[in-house]
Amino acid sequence: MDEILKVAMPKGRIYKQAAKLFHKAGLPIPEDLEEGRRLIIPVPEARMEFILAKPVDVPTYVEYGVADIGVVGKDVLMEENRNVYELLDLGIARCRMSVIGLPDWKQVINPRVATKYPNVASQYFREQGQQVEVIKLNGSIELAPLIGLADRIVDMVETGQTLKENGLVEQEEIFQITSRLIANRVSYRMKNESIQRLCDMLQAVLPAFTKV
Ligand SMILES: Nc1ncnc2c1ncn2[C@@H]1O[C@H](COP(=O)(O)OP(=O)(O)OP(=O)(O)O)[C@@H](O)[C@H]1O
Ligand SMILES: O=P(O)(O)OC[C@H]1O[C@H](OP(=O)(O)OP(=O)(O)O)[C@H](O)[C@@H]1O
Repeated sequence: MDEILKVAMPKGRIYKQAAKLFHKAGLPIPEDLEEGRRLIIPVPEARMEFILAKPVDVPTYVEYGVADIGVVGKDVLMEENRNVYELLDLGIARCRMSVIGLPDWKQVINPRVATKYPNVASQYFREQGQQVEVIKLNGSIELAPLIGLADRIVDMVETGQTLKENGLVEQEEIFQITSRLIANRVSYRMKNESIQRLCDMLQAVLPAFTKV
């Protein structure tokens, strides 16, 4: 089997954890890869080519088939709703999606909710039967309730440090987040043997890996 698997890897905080996991599974991907500026990294000894992408773009590369597989947070998968297969829970970059506000927050009519995840937030409040105005931001979401842009926010919580330092509280958990291995639907059929082998290699080290 000499086909090359193209793997979309997120730059940023998932990369190092994902690289460590791939390493443990016996796939020699450099752990400091993203410190340089190269965006396409061939690893011929593993019959793989790594594409370094912005996390939110990983499902797009995979859906369009320019990457056969990818590593991406469940938060991005829920928000982007791309037509891809979710193959494996890698158990890394663990955090949760939550509704957050000031401790003295009071329900108002049609509250404003700021978030990087407008689809996730809209769906959540719709399911709760609450009408809200969603405001899309691209980062530092915790600022919004502090400066009066929004009544509440929907954002990720890991250690709770950001909330604590900004006097905010977690009010409702929406879902747990970990990174997932995803695959293009056609690649999954055409390169099934290689993809299955990769899944088996990752799965063999997953329980030990995620306990750490
Ligand atoms: N505090 C956190 N703890 C653990 N995992 C997180 C945390 N924040 C984000 N993640 C996970 O890591 C993924 C990437 O987050 P990161 O902050 O690197 O990306 P980003 O801010 O979207 O990217 P960029 O900085 O390029 O805009 C998220 O989609 C989520 O799955
Ligand atoms: O509970 P904690 O451990 O404090 O982590 C949560 C923070 O991490 C993420 O922010 P990120 O660092 O990606 O910055 P950004 O919001 O500007 O994207 C998230 O949006 C929270 O702000």
